[in-house]
Amino acid sequence: WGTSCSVTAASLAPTPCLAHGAQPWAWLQFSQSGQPKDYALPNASWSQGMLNLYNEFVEKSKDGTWKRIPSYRLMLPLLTPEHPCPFTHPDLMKLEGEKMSKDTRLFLRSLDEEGLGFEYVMFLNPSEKRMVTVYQPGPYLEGHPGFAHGGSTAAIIDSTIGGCAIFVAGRVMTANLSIDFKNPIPLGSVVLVDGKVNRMEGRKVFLSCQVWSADGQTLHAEATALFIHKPVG
Ligand SMILES: CCCCCCCCCCCC(=O)SCCNC(=O)CCNC(=O)[C@H](O)C(C)(C)COP(=O)(O)OP(=O)(O)OC[C@H]1O[C@@H](n2cnc3c(N)ncnc32)[C@H](O)[C@@H]1OP(=O)(O)O
Repeated sequence: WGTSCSVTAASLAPTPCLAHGAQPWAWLQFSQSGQPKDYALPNASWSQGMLNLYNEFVEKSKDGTWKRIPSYRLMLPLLTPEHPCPFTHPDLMKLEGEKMSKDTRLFLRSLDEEGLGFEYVMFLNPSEKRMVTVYQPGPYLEGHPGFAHGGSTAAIIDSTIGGCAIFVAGRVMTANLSIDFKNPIPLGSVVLVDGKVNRMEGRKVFLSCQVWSADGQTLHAEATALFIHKPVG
């Protein structure tokens, strides 16, 4: 785990890794194939609009320009080309005893039932240092009646640009996130969270992000952010 985290197809592909023992990770959900459950794949709660955008980016991924980011209940920064499987990464093994309990989950993957909370899939464009998230907020994210809570919007923005910064710079933490909320996001609608790295200065990673309706007609929010590189240890 260094100051950079290069992206390869191998690092992003689901990796069979349960040979190392599923027991410590039994709190994760596993699919019938024995792989850790990848939540960034279509499920029955996804609307047609969500599927359409997903399929659009899957199509764009065929030439390697974009890459779908698998999503588990663990944080992805522990995936690297050297350790494509989160279950075998030494940092995780260390953290497992110290910080992680069987009760912890990645915030955006905290609900068991499909469609109630954050339904999303991220696509990375490494050459543009850009991450887009196709996102459908569910009914448990309500703020004003019928609309997504601003905190949930902040969370999906933070995770989108956080994920982007991680792929570009390595392990980072959010130092500052500034959001202008322009138009409320209806629950159950589909939006595109479009974030990118603008520049890097030493340990500082500066990003921006816009949240658009699926038809591109409504700007829901725009944000700027500063992430700081923090090497493990
Ligand atoms: C893909 C799947 C994804 C899946 C999803 C995964 C993505 C998850 C993303 C979630 C990310 C989070 O929510 S992270 C959780 C929320 N964030 C936190 O809890 C961070 C708490 N804050 C901290 O730990 C710390 O303050 C840090 C790490 C931000 C910085 O501390 P530090 O490492 O000691 O660095 P420090 O010397 O203070 O600052 C370094 C430089 O940055 C500047 N700096 C520091 N903070 C600020 C600031 N707020 N605004 C301006 N500038 C700042 C300093 O002036 C300095 O500049 P100069 O003097 O060098 O010029």
